Amino acid sequence: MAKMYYNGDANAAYLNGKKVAVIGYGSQGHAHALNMRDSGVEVVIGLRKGKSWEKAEEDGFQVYSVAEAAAQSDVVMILLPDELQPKVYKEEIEPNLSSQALMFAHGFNIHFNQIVPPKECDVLLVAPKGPGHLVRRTYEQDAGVPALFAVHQDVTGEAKELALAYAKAIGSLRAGALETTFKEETETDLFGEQAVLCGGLTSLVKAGFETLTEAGYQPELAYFECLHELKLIVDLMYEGGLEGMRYSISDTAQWGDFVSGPRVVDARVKEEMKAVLKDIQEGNFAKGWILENQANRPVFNAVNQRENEHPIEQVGRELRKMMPFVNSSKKKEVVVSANN
Ligand SMILES: NC(=O)C1=CN([C@@H]2O[C@H](COP(=O)(O)OP(=O)(O)OC[C@H]3O[C@@H](n4cnc5c(N)ncnc54)[C@H](OP(=O)(O)O)[C@@H]3O)[C@@H](O)[C@H]2O)C=CC1
Ligand SMILES: CC[C@](O)(C(C)=O)C(=O)O
Ligand SMILES: [Mg+2]
Ligand SMILES: [Mg+2]
Repeated sequence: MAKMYYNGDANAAYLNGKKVAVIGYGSQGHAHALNMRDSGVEVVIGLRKGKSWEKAEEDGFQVYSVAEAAAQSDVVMILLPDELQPKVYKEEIEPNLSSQALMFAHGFNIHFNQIVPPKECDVLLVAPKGPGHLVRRTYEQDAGVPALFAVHQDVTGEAKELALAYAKAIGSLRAGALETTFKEETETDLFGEQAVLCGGLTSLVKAGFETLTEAGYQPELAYFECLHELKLIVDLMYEGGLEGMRYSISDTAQWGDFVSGPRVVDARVKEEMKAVLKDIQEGNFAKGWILENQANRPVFNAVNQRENEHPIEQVGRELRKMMPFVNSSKKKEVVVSANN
């Protein structure tokens, strides 16, 4: 088994007396910043004026322009959207770099040469294996999201120790971290989100919903069966693996799992997964995503709108209004409408 790193393997002192600039305050940015502050690390935020700026100030952070935040810090963690990082880096971060450690939560821009850092800087990656909002939520529950870490440049000889101290400060060493390379993190993260976690899953859910509704079954029922219950099933897998999930389901379901699962996700699907992985490894996916952004996202925006209008989304929005426990902001809406 690969070496796993836990809290006892990291020395928090590698962040002592250091100021960390978290650039961006979105999904990952807010979680890293809040978790690190709660772990006793000095954090400032780098942003442009806007919604995130206001939120970071509301959360009690000192917020600066990206350039100012980078210039005054010892560690610069870039948590901007991947597609915006090269421009912001070139214009606002690079001119302010001297000997800071440069950090990422995903290797895309280093691996695909969209950012080429100066030779004088340590360059490392701490990539939580989960959405930023869960990085924060689990930290608050005394738990954590596992992470990968990697060192691209080690000028100080302390880059690995810094990565571990950082992973500890955001709570990831409570769950375990694994050493990797920028290449391995980038390729596997892109594969996971495309083939399994996001792309594979949304396509599977929609195909199940469409199969039931096209056969005349009620959309509300199809929503519960193919989307809502998925969380409950996946929670069991998270806690106990496939075996743990199968322990809780009926033997009828387990037999259906064995005989029908491989009919749905068959050898052709696996061949297609291999083709997706090859596109990632050969840089075709990255090239397409870079060009899509240069063209102002015509395909992204059109597909996004179509997806948001899918019947599973329409029925889901209605059903979730009556389930305040699934979303705290919805809870407020329901309470307001119930009082009116
Ligand atoms: N989302 C996730 O859970 C995960 C993300 N990652 C990686 O983390 C990194 C960040 O992704 P994510 O958290 O999803 O990003 P988000 O889209 O959630 O957040 C982006 C942040 O960047 C700010 N921003 C955007 N443009 C600029 C700009 N020009 N100047 C200054 N600030 C700007 C936004 O502020 P504003 O409000 O002004 O737009 C926002 O605060 C990426 O490398 C991603 O691959 C890794 C693991 C999981
Ligand atoms: C699964 C999507 C992800 O890779 C993540 C939350 O880990 C991302 O890029 O957002
Ligand atoms: Mg990921
Ligand atoms: Mg990702």
